[in-house]
Amino acid sequence: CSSKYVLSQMHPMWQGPLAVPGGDRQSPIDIVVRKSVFDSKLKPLVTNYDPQTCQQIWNNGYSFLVEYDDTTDKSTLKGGPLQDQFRLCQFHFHWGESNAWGSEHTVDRRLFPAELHLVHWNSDKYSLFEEAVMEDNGLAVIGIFLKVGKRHEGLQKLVDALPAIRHKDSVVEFTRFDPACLLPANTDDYWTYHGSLTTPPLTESVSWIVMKQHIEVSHDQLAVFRSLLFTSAEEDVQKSMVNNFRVQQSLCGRTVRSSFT
Ligand SMILES: NS(=O)(=O)c1nc2c(F)c(F)c(F)c(F)c2s1
Ligand SMILES: [Zn+2]
Repeated sequence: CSSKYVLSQMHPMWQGPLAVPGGDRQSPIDIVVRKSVFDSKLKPLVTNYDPQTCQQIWNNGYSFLVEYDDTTDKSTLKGGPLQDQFRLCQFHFHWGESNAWGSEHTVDRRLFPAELHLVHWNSDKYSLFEEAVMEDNGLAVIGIFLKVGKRHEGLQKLVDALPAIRHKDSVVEFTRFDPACLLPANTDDYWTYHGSLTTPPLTESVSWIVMKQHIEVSHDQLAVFRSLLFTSAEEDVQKSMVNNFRVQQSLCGRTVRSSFT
């Protein structure tokens, strides 16, 4: 997807506006399990990712993004709560300076050390990510919690590429990475709600799909995430890229639906 989507230069903790003025469907949120509503009409997710569409990995000063060629319908998401077909454009993570916190969403206030976001846009209705990002049914983001445990073999190729993009705006070629290897074994159980991007421009265009089952990565793999920097090579004060999550937002009466009882 186009990486020219320029983000406003906000503090990495984007402590900026707690919510977009008039924003009543902001993300992230705490998922209160006993208040979520089972919806039997929610289908299993259908992902079809082609590793050949993987293009590059870069540090955008907020996270690191693995970007996919989204000029054709080669890597897609459909099913779940979605009516249309969505194209994968990138995935990225949010994490803490310690394993005690780092995720954006929480489940009954439970924090995870990190959270993976797979970002897709509605290619049935729009022709570019930049268009879809402004529309209320434009994006679908799969959120997957990370826990510290055994080493994630599939993640290691990505971890090994991170030292090459330590600084903001650094980019390296990154090919043949299959994001399906980052999905948990069970993708049928998820929560879903209408929300927003969690980084500027915070647009309220996201159908969030948060997986119930987490994936495991090793302590050492997560430590390499923390070796990244928010700052570019030119800046004289280097800041570790940690705690790149947004503060939680109010539900404003929204319902979180679950695909499982
Ligand atoms: N954390 S997030 O909500 O998944 C998320 N934020 C952003 C964002 F701010 C962007 F500018 C952008 F181009 C994205 F593709 C995403 S995707
Ligand atoms: Zn994100």
